[in-house]
Amino acid sequence: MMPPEQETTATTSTATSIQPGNIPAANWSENALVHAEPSGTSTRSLSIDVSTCFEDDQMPDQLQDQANAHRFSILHQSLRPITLKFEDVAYTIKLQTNKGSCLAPHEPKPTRTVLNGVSGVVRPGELLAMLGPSGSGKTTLLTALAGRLPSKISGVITYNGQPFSSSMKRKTGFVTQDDVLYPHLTVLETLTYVAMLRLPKQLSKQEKMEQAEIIIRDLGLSRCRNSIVGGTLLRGVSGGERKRVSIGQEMVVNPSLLLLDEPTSGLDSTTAQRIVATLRGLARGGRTVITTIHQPSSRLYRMFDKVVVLSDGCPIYSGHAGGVMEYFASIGYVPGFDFVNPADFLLDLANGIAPDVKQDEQVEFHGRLDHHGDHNSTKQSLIASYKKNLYPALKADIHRNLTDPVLSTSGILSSRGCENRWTTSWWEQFKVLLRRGLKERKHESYSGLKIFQVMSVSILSGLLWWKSDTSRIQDQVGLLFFFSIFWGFFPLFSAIFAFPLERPMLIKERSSGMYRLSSYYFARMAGDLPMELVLPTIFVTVTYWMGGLKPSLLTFVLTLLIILFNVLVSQGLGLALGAILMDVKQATTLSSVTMLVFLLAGGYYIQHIPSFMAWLKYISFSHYCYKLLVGVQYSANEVYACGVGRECRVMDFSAIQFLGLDHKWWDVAALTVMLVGYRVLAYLALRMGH
Ligand SMILES: Nc1ncnc2c1ncn2[C@@H]1O[C@H](COP(=O)(O)OP(=O)(O)OP(=O)(O)O)[C@@H](O)[C@H]1O
Repeated sequence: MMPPEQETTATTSTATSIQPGNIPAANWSENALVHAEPSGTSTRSLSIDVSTCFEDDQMPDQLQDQANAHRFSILHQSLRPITLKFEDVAYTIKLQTNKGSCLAPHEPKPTRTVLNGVSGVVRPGELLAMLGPSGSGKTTLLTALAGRLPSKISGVITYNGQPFSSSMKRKTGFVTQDDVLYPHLTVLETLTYVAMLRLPKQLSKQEKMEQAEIIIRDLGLSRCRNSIVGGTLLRGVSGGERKRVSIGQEMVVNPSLLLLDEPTSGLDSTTAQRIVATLRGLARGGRTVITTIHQPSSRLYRMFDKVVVLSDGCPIYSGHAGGVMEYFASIGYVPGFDFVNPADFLLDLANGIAPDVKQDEQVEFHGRLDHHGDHNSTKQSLIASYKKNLYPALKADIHRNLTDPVLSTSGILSSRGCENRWTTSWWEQFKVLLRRGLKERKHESYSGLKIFQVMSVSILSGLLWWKSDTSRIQDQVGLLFFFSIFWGFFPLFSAIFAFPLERPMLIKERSSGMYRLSSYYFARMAGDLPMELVLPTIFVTVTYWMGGLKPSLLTFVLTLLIILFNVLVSQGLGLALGAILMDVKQATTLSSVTMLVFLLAGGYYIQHIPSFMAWLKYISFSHYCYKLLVGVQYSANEVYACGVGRECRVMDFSAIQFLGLDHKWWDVAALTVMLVGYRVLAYLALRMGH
């Protein structure tokens, strides 16, 4: 085996000499070489960083070289050349009609064709760009090629001759137009967690972290590596940097197929150039790269190997980028200037603007840009020319199986296809997701406002119920009921936000096969637990002793345990409602109705509920909690001062008589069923939603 340095050099020469269509030797470091940081190659700068950990001057280089070679070889193994072919892809959507629309109920909903007969071939080593005006269907086509379009499309899309599969999912990187990122994590944390979750388990933790560092350097994010990503309500890194973090999240795993939606939008031309150069470097390393792009400069355009140009969902060109001008000249469309950006020319054509008609002239002669007829006829003529001149050759290329060098490797691919579904173990995923969740929600869980809210209510209730002994049994029972209700409402309303707010992230990460739903779910449960339990513990400790409840340590501990149990049940219900409805507004409304019912049916306010409504209390966890709290606070033989010099039995007090002090284990069993039931329900709702 060649030493890594030589290996890198060899690959560089491969990278520069490769022709699209050939399969180059994949080497991750190569993209860094395509546009290295001023300090040198990523590999070299990485060696310098790591070498600071060693005392011996000779050893670090050797060890580092070995580590790099190991990482490159693992990443190289995970790389599979993918030939993506799509033929006659069409997609139609049903348009939403307003409720008041005059359509008869039996009339079919109006439809709109978003894509119509789009075909193309992209091979490993190639960078394909999709061009077209806004709304021409680029994102829809890209989403379809990434296997992420929820509705059915017609046409055929194959990956090395196979349909999209879950193993393909893991080899595909998809960068969406909107950046879905955790706002409170730093750039480094964001990429490191992705590396931990998505890189193969053969790589050590250190190697995964180094991989994240390399991406940070390659994407020019070193300056903001420790800044938080931010979001709409939280100022973090700039929009362009955020976009690069999104790209980095996909690059970190060395995907065999990389699809990007508008990766350069909002970036300055130098950064855009750098990103496209990175993409080309990735393609040259044996990957298949597809990107949509708005208005690329001619410098950017020159870096594309192939282009697909869409006009209202129909292709007007699909083939080599270098052959565009020649093709359009052959069908009579020649730009009016000698030096024209091919991308501008293509976009004009896709908009139906023929090169000999200049817009300012139209305004001059007609006073307005109203040439729909002309534009449509130009578009129709271009679509017809595509079908006549390009489509037959493209179709032949798509069906060229045996002579295709890549398809001969598809056998290797399918024999390797029975690899493990997940790149990391359940436990590893759980640990990383737990750590990430704790970091991301630290500000929320330990928010001063939340702590203030709980502390102020606890002190206020302690003062209101100040030293209420059994002679004020009505007040004491009231305090116990308040415990059950407050710690029913509070966790419920915190928990309903959990899944609806994380939904976009969950969809994105799950659709790239990053982790199991169960590891995410358990990590979320475990991450929320500390604060969910700490706050009620503080609350009960303060209020119990201030409120003058039974001064017994055992009773206090039992009271606390019952409330913590209640908190977990209530949190479970909140999670289930959030996961089922996936809409914070709806879930909040339903939760308030549910809690109101539980409050009324709990047995404190109404003791003579009509028999046809009496069942309500059996579904109320607050009722069981309240009953248990009263049950541990008082014993059946206990007496209390019910007047001057008079003593009454606790059991004769009407509220306690109604509840009863026996069958406590039944109450515990009912709460246990709810605790498990709500959480299983939440999990099933999440699973069905994905
Ligand atoms: N689910 C949908 N519901 C309604 N309209 C849709 C849906 N999906 C796509 N469309 C429509 O299809 C057309 C193509 O959308 P698409 O997002 O693919 O365009 P685009 O070329 O990527 O546009 P842009 O460059 O502005 O992002 C648009 O007019 C869009 O409104």
